[in-house]
Amino acid sequence: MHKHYDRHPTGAFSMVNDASMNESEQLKVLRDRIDSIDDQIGKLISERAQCAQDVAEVKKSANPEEAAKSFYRPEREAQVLRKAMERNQGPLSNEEMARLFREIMSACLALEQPIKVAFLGPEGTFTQQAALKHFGHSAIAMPFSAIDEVFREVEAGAVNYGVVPVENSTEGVVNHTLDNFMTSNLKICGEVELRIHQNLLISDVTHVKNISRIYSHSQSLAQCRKWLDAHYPNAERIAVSSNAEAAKRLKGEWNAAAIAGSMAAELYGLKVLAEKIEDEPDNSTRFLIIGTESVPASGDDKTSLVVAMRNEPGALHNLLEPFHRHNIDLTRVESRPARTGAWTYVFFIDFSGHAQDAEVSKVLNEVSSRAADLKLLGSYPKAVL
Ligand SMILES: C=C(O[C@@H]1C=C(C(=O)O)C=C[C@H]1O)C(=O)O
Repeated sequence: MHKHYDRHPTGAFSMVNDASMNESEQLKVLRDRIDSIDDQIGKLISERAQCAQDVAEVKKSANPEEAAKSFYRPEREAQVLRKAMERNQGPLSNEEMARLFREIMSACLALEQPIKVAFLGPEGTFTQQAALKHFGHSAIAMPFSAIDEVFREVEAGAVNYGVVPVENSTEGVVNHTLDNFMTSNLKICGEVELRIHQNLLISDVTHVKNISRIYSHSQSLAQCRKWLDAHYPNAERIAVSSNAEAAKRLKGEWNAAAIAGSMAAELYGLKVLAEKIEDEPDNSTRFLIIGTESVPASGDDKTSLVVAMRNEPGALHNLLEPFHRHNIDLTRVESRPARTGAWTYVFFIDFSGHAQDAEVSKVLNEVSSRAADLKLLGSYPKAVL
């Protein structure tokens, strides 16, 4: 402990590590020091916010049309967060440090114009949590009840971005999201990863000993299947449209419980009867940010494609071979049934790199010449947080 404080740049502990001072004197010295640091942090944050406002002015005069849509720059934000992590010397973890910077940027951006984000609702879903993790709490996050609606709101320009789930580590892909990409012209502008912790929630009228119905989204019920088998083998499992909806339903039901995240518990005033009940300890979900514009390279990016191959021998090999030859790291290959006769196989492919990188652009040309159809869904910064 002593050593740890000694290394700290403020040297605050060594300042008070003096036998002549009693506890309250030591605390006074440390708290005065904290007050003076806070004073400096406050001034620096204001100065930073002023700079961000000046950036907005520059953007407005250079390109008023673009600026009217949004000042938000996903690639720049990813770089700021990565720098915050690289600079970090502790004692805070890199993630904590980046989270603080995430909120500072969110507030700076909102000074000009809060960003509007549609998410798969209702309030209290994991998708809302993902939206806030990605854009910070100064964004205006608006719930929509279906993935298609989130796509439509972004297409219509009613919001700047949308957030939809795309895959879960336990339960696999969210087909509905992939299907929307086949027909939409929206671009993927970012990704968010969220550790998913499930809780068994009850209301204030629940008889804990008489729980005979458990509500949740089918994905969450599946993520907690073994736990439910062990603890509530006889309770009926009822799939509803979202975890937040499950939490909402508990009101007034004395024999029911819900499985949902802690955000839903807080929002609907529910009690956590058991926490972290997911079967896989690293249960996590990946979400995509969808928008109308392509994102320039951030220096550490991912690209997503949807490719249709002709129904012929070796089709999958022909599709993947150029990636291997150009040494490009595939992070996901997913196949989906085609919707039209011409699209016999449809593959969703994610790989490391940006469409504008020289090697990636060579691969895209080669794959495109072999494929019946190829659609670039977007290049975007890899999840930082
Ligand atoms: C200040 C800028 O605009 C926005 C605010 C940012 C910030 O606060 O650091 C970063 C990127 C943009 O979303 C910028 O483009 O640099």
